[in-house]
Amino acid sequence: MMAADTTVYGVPLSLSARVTGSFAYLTIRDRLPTILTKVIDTIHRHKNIFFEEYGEEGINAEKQAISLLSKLRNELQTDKPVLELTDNFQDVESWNQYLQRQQRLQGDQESVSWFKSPWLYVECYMYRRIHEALLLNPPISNFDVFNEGKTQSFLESSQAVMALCTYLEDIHKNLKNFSKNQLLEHFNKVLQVSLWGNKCDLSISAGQENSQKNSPIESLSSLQPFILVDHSNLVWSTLNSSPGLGESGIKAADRVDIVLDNAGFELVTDLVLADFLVSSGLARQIHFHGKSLPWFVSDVTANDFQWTIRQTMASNHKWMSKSGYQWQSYLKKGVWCYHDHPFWTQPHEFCDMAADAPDLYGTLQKADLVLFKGDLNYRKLTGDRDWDHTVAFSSALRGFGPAPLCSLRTLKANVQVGLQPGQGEKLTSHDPNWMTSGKYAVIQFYNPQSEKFQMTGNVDF
Ligand SMILES: O=P(O)(O)OC[C@@]1(O)O[C@H](CO)[C@@H](O)[C@@H]1O
Ligand SMILES: [Mn+2]
Repeated sequence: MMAADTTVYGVPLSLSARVTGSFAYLTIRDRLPTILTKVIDTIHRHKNIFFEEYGEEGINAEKQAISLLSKLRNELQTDKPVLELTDNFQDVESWNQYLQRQQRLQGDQESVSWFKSPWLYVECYMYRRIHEALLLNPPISNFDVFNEGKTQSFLESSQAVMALCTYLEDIHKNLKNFSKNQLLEHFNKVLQVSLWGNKCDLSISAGQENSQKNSPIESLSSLQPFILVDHSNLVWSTLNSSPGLGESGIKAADRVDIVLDNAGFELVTDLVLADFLVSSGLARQIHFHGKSLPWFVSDVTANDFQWTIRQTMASNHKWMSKSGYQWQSYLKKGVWCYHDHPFWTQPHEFCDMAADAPDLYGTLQKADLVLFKGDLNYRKLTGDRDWDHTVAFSSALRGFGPAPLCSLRTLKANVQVGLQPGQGEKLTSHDPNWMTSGKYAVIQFYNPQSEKFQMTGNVDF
C-alpha cells in the first residue's frame, strides 16, 4: 500500500531522482550524461563534413553547438534549475508554459531541477535542449545527432528483416485460403514480433548497438512466458467487431493508429504489422505517428520513416524489395498516412492530451484502435507515477481514452500496472530487475467504451 505522503488524491507522485538509487536517479546520474557525451562526440566527428558543406560557418556552428551541449551536461550533473527554451521552434511556447506549470507545482524556480523534478519531464526536456543546441546554430540545425545509431540498427538487423519480409510474403501467398483461426494465429505472431521489436531501443542502452540478430518469428515461442499481461484476444476482437465488412468478408476496422517508437528494426516490425492488418482486410487505413525532432536516441522521425521504406525498396532481397514497394504504394494511395504532431515530443502525461492537444485527441478518436509502442509511451499513458502493480490500467490512464487502445511495451522503466495480486512480488523475488531489463513485456488493452458500459450499463455505438 502507498504511504500517505506519496499520493495526492490517490494518485502517486511522479517517479523522480529524489529517490537516491532509483532507476530514475541512475538514469539521470549515469545514462543521460553518457548520451550527451556521445552526442557531443558525434557532432565533433562531423566537423570536417560541416566545413566541407558550410565553410567557416559550419566550423563555428559545430563549436557553438558543442559549447551549448557541454553547458547542458554540466547543468544536469550539478542539478541546476531547468531553464526556459530560447529557440523559435513550433513548440517553444508550450515547453516554457510547462516549465511555469512545474514551477507553480514545485513552489519556485530553484526547485525545478534535474534531480528534484519528475523524471519524465527532465528526460524529455534533455532531448528538447539537444534540439535547441542545433536549432540555435544554423546551418547544422537539420543534423540528426542520432542518425548513425538508427541507420546502424536497421542495417545490422538485415537478416532479421529479410526473414520477416519472407514470412510476410508467405502470408500474402496463402491469405485467401486462411481459415479464421489461421488468420488469428498469424495475427498473434506479427503482433508479438512488433512487441519484441521494442527491445531494440538505443536510449536504454545509452546508444550501444542492439540490432536484431536472429529470426524474429522463430524466437516467439521462447519469449511467450515473458509476456506478463497478454490482451491479444481483446485486440483481435476489437478489430473484428468494427461495423464495416472488408473485401475478404472479415469485419474490418476502418482505421488503426500506430504511435511509433524506435526506428531501425522496430520500425520494420511495425510496418509488417501494418501491412498484415491491411492485406488481411482487418483494417482499411493505418495512421502512423512519429516524432517531429530527434528523440530518445532511436525514436522515428519523418526522415527515418522515409529512409527505411527507401532502403527496403532498394534491397536486392526479392521479398524485402517487394514489401518496400507495397508500403510506398500504400502511402501514395493514402491507405497509410504518416503524422508527427508536436505533442509526442513534449513532456505531457497522456491524461493531459485532451486539454493540451485537443486536435490530436480528436484525431485519435477517429481510430477503431490505437496501438502505443514502447516504454516511453507506456510511461506517459500511466503518468510515470509510482503506482502499485495491481492498480487497474484503466485507473492509471486517469481519463485518457480517445479510442480502444493497446500498449505494446517491453519493460524498461519501473512503472507497471494491471498485474495480478502477488505477480509483481513473485517477479521481484526471482528477477529483481524485471521492470527495467527489457526482458519482459505487456500487451495491455483498454476500451473506454467498455468503461462507459460499466458505468452507465449501455454504450452508444
Ligand atoms: O520508449 P522506448 O524506446 O521503448 O524506451 C525509452 C527508454 O529507453 O528511455 C528511458 C530510459 O532512459 C526509459 O523510459 C526507456 O527505457
Ligand atoms: Mn524509443
